[in-house]
Amino acid sequence: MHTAHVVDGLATPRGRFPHVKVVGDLVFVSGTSSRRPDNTFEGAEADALGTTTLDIHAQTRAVIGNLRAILKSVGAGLEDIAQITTYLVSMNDFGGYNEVFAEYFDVDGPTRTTVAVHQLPHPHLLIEMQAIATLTHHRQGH
Ligand SMILES: O=C(O)C/C=C/C(=O)C(=O)O
Repeated sequence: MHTAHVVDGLATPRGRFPHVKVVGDLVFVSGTSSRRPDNTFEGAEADALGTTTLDIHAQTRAVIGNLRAILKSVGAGLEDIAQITTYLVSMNDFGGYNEVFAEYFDVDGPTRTTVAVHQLPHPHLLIEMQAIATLTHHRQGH
């Protein structure tokens, strides 16, 4: 099976690519942020003068929630993720990100790589994650 789609009800990708692509039993999830369908961000507030308050805990939780929604659209869940790559803008956020990550995943969960990058596609973003999951268990009826 080979399918790719944009998931209804989630923030629309800002380019010509899908949220998710299924290739055989593998599920590839595009880089995902805390962006809401109205293009505001969970864990990011700016006042009238432009002072921003960015919250790594809220952003990480929202990213994982968006990953969960994307995986659900292909009949998978967070438990099906085999590999996660995380992009942080600053390693100062590693601790907060790691705390929230541990609420969802454990040492028998996905492999993980975390790197810091110069920028993400919006100045309010602290984190973006991409994931590869498998449908094997669902297809085998486990
Ligand atoms: O869609 C977002 O808010 C963040 C992710 C964007 C990308 O990784 C991309 O546009 O390629």
